[in-house]
Amino acid sequence: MKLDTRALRYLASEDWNVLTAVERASKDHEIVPTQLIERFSRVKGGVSGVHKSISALAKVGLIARVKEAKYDGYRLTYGGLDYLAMHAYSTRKEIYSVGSRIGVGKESDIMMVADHKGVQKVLKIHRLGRISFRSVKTNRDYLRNRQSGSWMYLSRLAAMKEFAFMKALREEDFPVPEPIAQSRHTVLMSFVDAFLLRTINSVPDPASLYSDLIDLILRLAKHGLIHGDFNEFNILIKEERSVTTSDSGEEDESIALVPIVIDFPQMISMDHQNAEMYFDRDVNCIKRFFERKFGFVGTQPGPFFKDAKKTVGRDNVRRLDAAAEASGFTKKMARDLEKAIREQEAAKEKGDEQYSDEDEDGSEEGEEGWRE
Ligand SMILES: Nc1ncnc2c1ncn2[C@@H]1O[C@H](COP(=O)(O)OP(=O)(O)OP(=O)(O)O)[C@@H](O)[C@H]1O
Repeated sequence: MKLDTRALRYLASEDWNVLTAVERASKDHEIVPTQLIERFSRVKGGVSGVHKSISALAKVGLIARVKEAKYDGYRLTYGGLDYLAMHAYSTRKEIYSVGSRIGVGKESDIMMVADHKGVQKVLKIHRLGRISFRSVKTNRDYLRNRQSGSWMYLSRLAAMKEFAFMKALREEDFPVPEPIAQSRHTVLMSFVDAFLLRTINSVPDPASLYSDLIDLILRLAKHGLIHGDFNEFNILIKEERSVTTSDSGEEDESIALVPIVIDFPQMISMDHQNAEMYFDRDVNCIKRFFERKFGFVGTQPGPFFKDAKKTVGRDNVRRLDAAAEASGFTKKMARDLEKAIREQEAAKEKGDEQYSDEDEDGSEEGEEGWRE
């Protein structure tokens, strides 16, 4: 499912009314009975007006008729959810136009967008459930059988958690994009004009960049956090030029490489039962990458979890591991999201994933099928 902006401009206010009714009713109903849509919608023309809007929405794919259901019903599609989010941003004047897709994460789409002043921003649209699984039977059956509504719920949780952590990290001056807003399964953030670490083949001083990255892991730990996916795919490197003038008046330009960290739905607390494993994994990802890419091996062993653990909350730093909960993310939400993330991770490790861009009618749509 890709972001399809075609329908965005053309919905009548009645259709909008009906779409929000379907969203509201989706909270308690995987498949929303038509009667319920009728009851929730306040549309001129009564029931026949509602039916007209239902047809219009289904035609552009914002809701889908569920045929196998025992009763006549509809469900919101990812397209519908995209629409609701885009509408919210546009009403709040946070997004005016949608540009190209700059990244396809395994479970997200990253879009360039701009506000009415032309300021470019990044919209991350979470799309959990996009990876399907081939051979692990239990996993596959469990994940396949998960209804689309529950994937949407999990994508929404991923966006909520990501936004909450970005905000908390930013407040503590961590180098992360500026979180601007969140709606449904999406996060709006500042655009970081930088290179992904993975694409960089050489750096003037690998030791210094390495130590900056390890310092970041340790600083996160001090605030009670483990990134959980700290690797070359989630670190952007920005070049910061500065010019200094010597006493003799000569100008000297130097370039500093500044890492900026992205991708936060999998962040966990230093108190998590498997914290040590995730901490070590983050450290080892960086070590392995520096050795492989730059032939650099640090001289110091570690850092070690047990040492980092002793620093949590030291010097009165604010603990951030409860940041998501503080923003209304309940313990149940945290458990639901973590379960889904771990399942997907386990399948990925087994090489069992199969990227699937199945749209919600079950038909496959290739890259070129994406429209703006
Ligand atoms: N704020 C941003 N500014 C610039 N580029 C960004 C920004 N956020 C994300 N990107 C780009 O989009 C890509 C995917 O983003 P992100 O890692 O958050 O998504 P993901 O779904 O977790 O991806 P994956 O599953 O592949 O790790 C990044 O590698 C980066 O190139």
